[in-house]
Amino acid sequence: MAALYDRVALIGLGLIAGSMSLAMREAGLAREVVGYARSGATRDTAREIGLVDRVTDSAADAVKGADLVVLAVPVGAMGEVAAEIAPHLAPGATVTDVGSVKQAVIEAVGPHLPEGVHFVPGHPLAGTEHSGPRAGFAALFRNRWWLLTPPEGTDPEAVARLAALIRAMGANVEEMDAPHHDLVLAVTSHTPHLIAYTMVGVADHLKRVTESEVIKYSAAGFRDFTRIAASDPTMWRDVFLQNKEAVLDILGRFTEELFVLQRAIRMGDGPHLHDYFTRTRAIRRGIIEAGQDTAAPDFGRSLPAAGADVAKKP
Ligand SMILES: NC(=O)C1=CN([C@@H]2O[C@H](COP(=O)(O)OP(=O)(O)OC[C@H]3O[C@@H](n4cnc5c(N)ncnc54)[C@H](O)[C@@H]3O)[C@@H](O)[C@H]2O)C=CC1
Ligand SMILES: O=C(O)C(=O)Cc1ccc(O)cc1
Repeated sequence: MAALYDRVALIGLGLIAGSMSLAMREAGLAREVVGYARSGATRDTAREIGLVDRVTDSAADAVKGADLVVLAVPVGAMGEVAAEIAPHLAPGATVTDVGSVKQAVIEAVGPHLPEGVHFVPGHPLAGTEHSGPRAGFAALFRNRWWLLTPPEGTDPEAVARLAALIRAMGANVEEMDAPHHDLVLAVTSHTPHLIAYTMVGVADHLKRVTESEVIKYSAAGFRDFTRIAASDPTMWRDVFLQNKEAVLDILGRFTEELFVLQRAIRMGDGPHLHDYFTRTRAIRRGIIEAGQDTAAPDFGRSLPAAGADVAKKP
């Protein structure tokens, strides 16, 4: 495919930026992919494994002459990165981000960007519990959603060109407004992660009592929780702090329902439990019939790269 951008600059060289670089280079979507990460160790690894065409030693150097800049750092770091690169952006360039939260990122990044630079916030609904420069793989975005949340008045041509790049990496693009995105993701991703973190924490406390039986005999459900709870601590700390209102709203509803189920168990109310589980089963079946089961994605290979940097910050 003909290149859609001349030079793409990736700021942050972890799972998402690494996967984007591999996908773009595989399909020839950019003439050059340049990358920068704050940590020297990450930059060294990126150079060693040839993750991008060129690694720079400053964010300013990375964005010079780039027609697309991708902010792929934890959501709490987006504002400071935007401030750092702003004076060096080329006129007419597009800046996008891949953060899991949108409204807070728009508020943190938008004010730093100069006139004539297009900001198109985005979020790939694709990832794993692995992080760091070795974690990426080209097929990560295939058949996944990638949501764009351009504020009103964003140049439609800049949005269309970015959407074309995303589609060429294999993802499906949809637009929505940022507050709606944050509420939807609080339900489908952020609160479930918090529940997984909590459940693994509860089991860890129990482990001291049962001397590791919890882990030894853990069934599939709990194993899935431990996978999710192995996700990057910095990334997820930032997600909860930056999507505070929506997560607290959903968590409130969650605890209310949990108390109702707790009471049904205490009262021996079998019909209530049976009705509830019948409804939730129908939801799962509906998702599968709609062909939207993304719980067991086909990544095009069985496992993330050997030695992938699990839940470790440089
Ligand atoms: N991990 C996942 O499953 C998904 C993550 N996201 C979002 O993508 C973004 C990146 O996440 P990952 O690639 O998973 O993270 P990662 O932890 O694999 O990589 C983050 C990179 O950012 C660099 N970094 C951190 N602070 C920086 C700063 N101030 N300046 C320059 N570089 C800095 C780190 O050195 C690292 O190279 C996050 O905002 C996250 O919310 C979106 C979808 C899925
Ligand atoms: O690994 C998993 O199960 C995920 O849920 C990956 C993920 C994490 C964060 C996102 O914003 C999007 C996708």
